[in-house]
Amino acid sequence: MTVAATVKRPDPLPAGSPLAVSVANLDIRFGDKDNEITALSNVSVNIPEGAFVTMLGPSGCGKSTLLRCIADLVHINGGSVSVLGRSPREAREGRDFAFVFQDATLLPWRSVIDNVRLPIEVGKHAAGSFADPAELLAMVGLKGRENALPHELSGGMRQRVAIARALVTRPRILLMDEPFGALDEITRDKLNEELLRLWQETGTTILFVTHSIPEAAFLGQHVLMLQAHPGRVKEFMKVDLPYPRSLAMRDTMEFIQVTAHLRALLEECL
Ligand SMILES: Nc1ncnc2c1ncn2[C@@H]1O[C@H](COP(=O)(O)OP(=O)(O)OP(=O)(O)O)[C@@H](O)[C@H]1O
Repeated sequence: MTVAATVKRPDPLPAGSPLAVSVANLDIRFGDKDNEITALSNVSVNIPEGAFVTMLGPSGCGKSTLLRCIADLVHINGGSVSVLGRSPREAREGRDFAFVFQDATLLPWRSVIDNVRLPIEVGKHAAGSFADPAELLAMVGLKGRENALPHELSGGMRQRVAIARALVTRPRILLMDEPFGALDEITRDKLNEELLRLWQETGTTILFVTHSIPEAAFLGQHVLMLQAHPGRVKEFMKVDLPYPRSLAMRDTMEFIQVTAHLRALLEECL
């Protein structure tokens, strides 16, 4: 993934930045009265526009549920979620966000470029979209593979296509649910570095769910740590490491200290 120029962003984001996402006292329950699961209880968090926030927590603590609430995919039982000052539904209709899942879910009969073009074809908001999806494919390192079919690509390449497809309508927020969880470690590392470059290039707000402590620390300006039963906020921790970040940074004492702190927090959540 090569990006021509990087936008210098303030680090950390100044207090009082406009909010991309504001969650207040959020309660989410699943099931019926006799068999009810409280997935999230009294969750509050503010995510400034342009931020990169990673989410960590034990299995079942509600990370995906929180992303899905923001994406208007889950009914809210209590509290509120605001996305760029609007309801999740309005934000979805306005294509303010895009979702990237662990599985790239590409249409197997469409070429790479036609998969990337899909949101423009089905949406009503083509005006702000990338005029040339090939430009986006070049940004994610897939120049020359425009006409390939998904089955001709590796898992990492398919995930790059999914990221390009998510970005083609220039959403202001990217919601990513373990997007690299199924990839080998080397590919994952490379995509981590490339995602950071893409973030700096586009200024998109990113919320990124992961099970990997190093991934959460490497990517995020903040880590939102959730604990389970019921799902609630353990800590919204600022990651005190400068950008741009390179993979070599993970060998520094500062990085090791951050991951050790996150590991201790995670152990408290279990
Ligand atoms: N559609 C649903 N119906 C019923 N229960 C659900 C539903 N979605 C999530 N849950 C429950 O809500 C809780 C939180 O699930 P969620 O998938 O958000 O956790 P998670 O932190 O993303 O888990 P993991 O790390 O394992 O992916 C779990 O107990 C789960 O079983």
